[in-house]
Amino acid sequence: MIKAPNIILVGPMGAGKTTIGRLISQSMGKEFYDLDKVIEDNAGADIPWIFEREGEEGFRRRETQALSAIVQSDTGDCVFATGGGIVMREENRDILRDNALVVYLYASVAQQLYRTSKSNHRPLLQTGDPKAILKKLFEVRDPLYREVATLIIETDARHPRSVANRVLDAIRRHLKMEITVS
Ligand SMILES: Nc1ncnc2c1ncn2[C@@H]1O[C@H](COP(=O)(O)OP(=O)(O)OP(=O)(O)O)[C@@H](O)[C@H]1O
Ligand SMILES: O=C(O)C1=C[C@@H](O)[C@@H](O)[C@H](O)C1
Ligand SMILES: [Mg+2]
Repeated sequence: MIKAPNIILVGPMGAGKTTIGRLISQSMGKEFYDLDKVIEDNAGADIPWIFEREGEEGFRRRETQALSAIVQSDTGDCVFATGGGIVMREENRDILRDNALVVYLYASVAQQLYRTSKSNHRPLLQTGDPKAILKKLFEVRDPLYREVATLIIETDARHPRSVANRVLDAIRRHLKMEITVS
């Protein structure tokens, strides 16, 4: 029997990874985990606290640990949302490419800015002009998201439910194709 892969959503802050991940997991009847939340639960502290005490490097170490643990677990067949910076480490990119069906949720910088403006729990956006920070991060990270992605889904000007439906369609098409050719 073919084991269903973990589905892992990547993309910038505000792309909708948490929102869409939850919606597609419900539609597929799979468990949903948010890696940011897993990191917080493991640390017994929230992300701003981790950044303050351990710096971004400490957070990245925890992120790699959490990602390694989920792909090593036997459970499989779950949906995961990741944090926007998951692709920064080469080690993480290798893990993603080799162990999951990776969906890149694309959002323009304007949409990222709009969607992240509603909350202030993202430490990287607290250090300067959010628009300039998001633009700089996007320039570095967009090619890295593309490098690991199995599927790329555009999210601008689409309601979350419509984005989720597109993700579900693309996943079904991809899995069907894989089964047909193997
Ligand atoms: N397609 C969409 N259209 C409009 N608003 C959206 C869409 N997707 C998500 N949002 C809203 O944008 C905000 C950020 O979404 P969400 O937290 O899911 O992003 P994220 O990719 O998980 O970000 P982070 O990397 O910071 O965890 C939320 O308020 C959510 O309701
Ligand atoms: O883009 C990033 O580097 C981050 C995004 C968030 O999801 C969190 O993982 C954290 O705030 C870092
Ligand atoms: Mg999120």
